[in-house]
Amino acid sequence: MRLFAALASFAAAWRDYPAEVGAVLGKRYLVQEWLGEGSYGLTYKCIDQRDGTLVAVKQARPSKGNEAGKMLEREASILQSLDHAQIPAFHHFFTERRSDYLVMSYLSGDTLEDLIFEKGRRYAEDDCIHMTLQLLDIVTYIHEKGFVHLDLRIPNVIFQDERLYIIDFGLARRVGETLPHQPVRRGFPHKPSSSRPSKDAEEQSDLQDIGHWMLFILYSNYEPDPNANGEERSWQDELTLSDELRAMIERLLGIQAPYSGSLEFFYELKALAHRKGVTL
Ligand SMILES: Nc1ncnc2c1ncn2[C@@H]1O[C@H](COP(=O)(O)OP(=O)(O)OP(=O)(O)O)[C@@H](O)[C@H]1O
Repeated sequence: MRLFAALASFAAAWRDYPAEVGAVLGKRYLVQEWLGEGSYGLTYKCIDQRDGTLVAVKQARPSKGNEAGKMLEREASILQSLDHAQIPAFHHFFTERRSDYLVMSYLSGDTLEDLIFEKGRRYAEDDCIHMTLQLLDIVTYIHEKGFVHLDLRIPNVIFQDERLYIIDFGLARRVGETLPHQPVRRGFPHKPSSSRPSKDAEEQSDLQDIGHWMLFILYSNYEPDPNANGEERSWQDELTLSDELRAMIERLLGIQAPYSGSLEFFYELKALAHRKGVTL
């Protein structure tokens, strides 16, 4: 049995071996760099040889068969329904040698995960408010269009010239759509799926993710107390926050009465930014 599992995993790794730098995908996209891989896709930075633009090309993981292809098709269709300067623009969808590919605009810059964990950036409460308002500007647009992102985590937010962009719509759904299952996220801690309030795609899910997203930002500035003798404390005790922001995060996480939607939170946070003199 163990031999069979080892052979199966070897076969999957062989099928999912990424395209080499210099390869041309879809007779058009010259691979410059392999950007990384997710559960269902492999992503490359490419040059579109027709006009010289940089694009991100996401290939459905061959070892995941039809399921990965269908997920990529859905991601492509959602990107086609959205038109926002801070969301990757849909360019093209094609199939080559039984693999599906989604081509979208390439965003250079650092993910928030890289900024915090590799570059050691620290963010104070006012920075967090400023960044969350930028995020909400995009999220309220996505919600108004009738979609939810469902994967708002720090690796899926990119900063380019201090401007925030949201990537990876691989798990996004129409509001109200029934979710098949909550996949286990790889590579980064995420809240357990049991804390999700419902099995239908809804704005509350994104709001809860934003609450966790804000805590990651705020913890970048946290210095553990050297006299704490290993006692576990809640984020409310560990982080020094204004009462208003603490209450907002508690509403996002469902500890206090939740917001009716992203717009209500957006207006409340904007009012707090105004009172605190945070420049937008
Ligand atoms: N439009 C884009 N522009 C620039 N980089 C991108 C773009 N889309 C994805 N990437 C980068 O490509 C890499 C792989 O992304 P991808 O969405 O395939 O997987 P993931 O986010 O790591 O995992 P999962 O899809 O399971 O959440 C990541 O480093 C991501 O930052």
